[in-house]
Amino acid sequence: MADAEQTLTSTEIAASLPSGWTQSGESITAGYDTGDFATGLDLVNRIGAAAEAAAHHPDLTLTYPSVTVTLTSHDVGGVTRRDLDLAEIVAQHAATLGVSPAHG
Ligand SMILES: C[C@H](O)[C@H](O)[C@H]1CNC2=NC(N)=NC(=O)C2=N1
Repeated sequence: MADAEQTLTSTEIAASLPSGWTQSGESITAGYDTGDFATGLDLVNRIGAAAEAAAHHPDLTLTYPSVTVTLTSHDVGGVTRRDLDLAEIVAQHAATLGVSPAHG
């Protein structure tokens, strides 16, 4: 099975989760304190572009004043390297915008 289709164990996931991300069953999630709506929308747009480039798509909740990102690989029903790779890109965009994870 290709790496991208391999579901990962909780131990493997924990070893690769960016700061502020947690595993919840078959998904990983993080909340980002954006502080205002416009910054959250900027983060959502950056995540959207990264998702299209990766052909892998998160669930996103944009509120005033936070963005919640949840990732799972629907095709295999679990967390794969695709989710961890996109989580890392999300964390980098948040850092670029000066946005911190809500926890951790
Ligand atoms: C063909 C295309 O790669 C698939 O439909 C992709 C699109 N984006 C996806 N995103 C996520 N999160 N899980 C998937 O299984 C998935 N499948």
